[in-house]
Amino acid sequence: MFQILCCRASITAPVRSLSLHSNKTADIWKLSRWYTSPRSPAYSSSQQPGNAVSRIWSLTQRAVRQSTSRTSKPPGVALKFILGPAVLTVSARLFCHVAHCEADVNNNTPLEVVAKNPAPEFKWHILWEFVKPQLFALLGAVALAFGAAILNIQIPLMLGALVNVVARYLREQTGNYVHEIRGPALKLLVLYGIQGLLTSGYIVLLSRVGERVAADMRKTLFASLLRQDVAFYDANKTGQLVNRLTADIQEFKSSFKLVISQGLRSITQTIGCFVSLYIISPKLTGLTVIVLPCLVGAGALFGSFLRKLSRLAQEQVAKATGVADEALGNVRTVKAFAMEERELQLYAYEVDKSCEMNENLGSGIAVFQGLSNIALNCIVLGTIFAGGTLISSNEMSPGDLMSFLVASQTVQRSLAGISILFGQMVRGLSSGARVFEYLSLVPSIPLSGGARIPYDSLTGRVDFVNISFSYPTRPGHQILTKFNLTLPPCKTVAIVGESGGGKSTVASLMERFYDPTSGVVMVDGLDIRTLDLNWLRGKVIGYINQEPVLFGSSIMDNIRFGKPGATDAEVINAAKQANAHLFITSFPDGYNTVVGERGATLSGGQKQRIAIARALIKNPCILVLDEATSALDAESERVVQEALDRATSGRTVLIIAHRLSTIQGADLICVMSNGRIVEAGTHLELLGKGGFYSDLIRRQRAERKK
Ligand SMILES: Nc1ncnc2c1ncn2[C@@H]1O[C@H](COP(=O)(O)OP(=O)(O)OP(=O)(O)O)[C@@H](O)[C@H]1O
Repeated sequence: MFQILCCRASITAPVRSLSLHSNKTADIWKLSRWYTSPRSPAYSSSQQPGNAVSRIWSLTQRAVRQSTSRTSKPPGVALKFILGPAVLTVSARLFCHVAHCEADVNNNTPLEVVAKNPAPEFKWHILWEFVKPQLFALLGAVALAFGAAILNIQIPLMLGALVNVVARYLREQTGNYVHEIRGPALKLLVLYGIQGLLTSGYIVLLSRVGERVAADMRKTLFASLLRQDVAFYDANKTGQLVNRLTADIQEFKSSFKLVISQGLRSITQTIGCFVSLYIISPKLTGLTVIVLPCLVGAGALFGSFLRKLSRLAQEQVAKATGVADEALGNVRTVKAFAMEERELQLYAYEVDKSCEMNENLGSGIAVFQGLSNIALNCIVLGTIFAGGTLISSNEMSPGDLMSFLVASQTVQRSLAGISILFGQMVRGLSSGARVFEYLSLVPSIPLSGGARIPYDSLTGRVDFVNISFSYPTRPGHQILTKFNLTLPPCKTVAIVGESGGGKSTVASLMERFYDPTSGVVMVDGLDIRTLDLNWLRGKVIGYINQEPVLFGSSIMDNIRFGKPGATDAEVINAAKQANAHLFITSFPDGYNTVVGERGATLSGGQKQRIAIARALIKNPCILVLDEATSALDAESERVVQEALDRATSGRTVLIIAHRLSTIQGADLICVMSNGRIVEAGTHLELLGKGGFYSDLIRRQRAERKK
């Protein structure tokens, strides 16, 4: 709708600037100046420069948000630099309303997606599920928008009647002007009032429907994304997924609203006003029918060129933002290598390029605007000229000409609106299709359903039987081949071995992040594929990995993440078991200390101990420690190891270890190479064998000495 508002502003501007001084035509012109006063609240705002600027500003912000979310960049960083170009970009969209939509469609589709996947299909039945709960409000909005459009067709005719009264009075100077004008003027006023009410009404209803549909979509999509298995996240970039939740739904919502309000309005008005034009003057209508399509065609060509420029400029801005994002996101590395100057140069190069492209775009817009102003002025001039000729031969009244002018401008606006609408509709459909694609995606590993073993009878024995496995993203690359291993209840088994040998993969299979290609993982003799995954992950297995990820909330909340209903006392108890209580209580805010994004305000050892507390609070029967201490320095390792020793007693434990010093007390140590266990035994047994394990120990000692 904003495009239309501005479109109207650009059409009425030349009308105001014309000055004609001939006889009846001059009278008409004076009245046409008066006509340009606001007709409805929706239109009036566009005519005030302040409002137009604020609309452009809000669109700019939207464009900035979209641009930043598409590239997954922090808006704060991007805002400063995108702002200028975005104004131009938005301006281009505002003024190139007759352009084809192709360029924009591409613009809204992440390039990787286009390259890899065929475009997803738009599924109308899914849309219907979201729209159904809002059906009454939607029908109400459609009815009100339709009513407003019908009134918009009536207004030119009413204006014509009004002009006829004024023109007659100017010509004849007889009768009571106020008395004669009062009737049509009051009718027009009432019409304006009703139209204003209808317009406000449908905007309110439509924005309610749009927002609710979008909110429902966001919640459903987020739930669907959370349900997907880990393989899905291996194959899809998080940025793209977030993009679907934000930019795609935003785009779909805008299109949805625009298509209903603008579509209905533009089509009704175009048809209605064409009928009015024909009734007023078939001759003038014939002229308009010849001229308008030529202008619209020329505008479409120029517009598509400008859109292309705009898209390239937007991509360049995103590129510049990407450089800034990477530098600021890795600021420690940049500083550590004293690369500030180089990063600045890289950024300046990209910004200068985007500045140049946006300047070109600005010049293009300027030329386009200038030409379209001339064209539109000429249309008005031509209409008045031809109409004046018809008036002088008494084939038309001044009021008819006034009605014709207003109705023809309504047609122009509506046609422009329809052309925007097609572009917006295609964008909306492809955004919607991208959202729906993941809504209907069924995870290959269902989160719920399946058996639960009563806690009292759960022993915690785990068996890997004849497991072969390759990751779904690399099906040809076999990671585990006929892998067999048993974790006896309440015993600690460690897996060591060369990097890339498949140790962490074993832990992932146990968590059922993936299913084996063949073979079976069993808990207490039951295939884990038959067990309830929520129960298995939530209650049975505790998982601690090398880089614990904390949420940006309080320490209390982070530990409670392991058991959502846990009391404060349970949280504190888990923290004590994890050797974390002392350092937590030394913070001024204690357990309420907010740990910053991904736990940035804590040391590695502190984060790890909170992660241990988070795993322990659910009192898991089986514990998986995937290199839990390998990222720590010696002192942190000692404290964390103490916590782990305490945490592992009485549980079945699988330790994936790099540092062999931490697993010497394990009941069984397995050495893995190329997806198989090549050696197994206790520390002393393996040392005695003098095989892979003792070789590893020797190598690690030698490395430490260096
Ligand atoms: N998500 C994944 N998708 C595809 N391949 C993967 C994935 N994760 C790991 N791999 C590959 O699987 C192989 C085994 O990886 P894994 O992480 O299990 O080894 P690792 O023994 O734990 O190594 P490290 O000691 O270095 O952590 C490697 O070749 C790795 O590139």
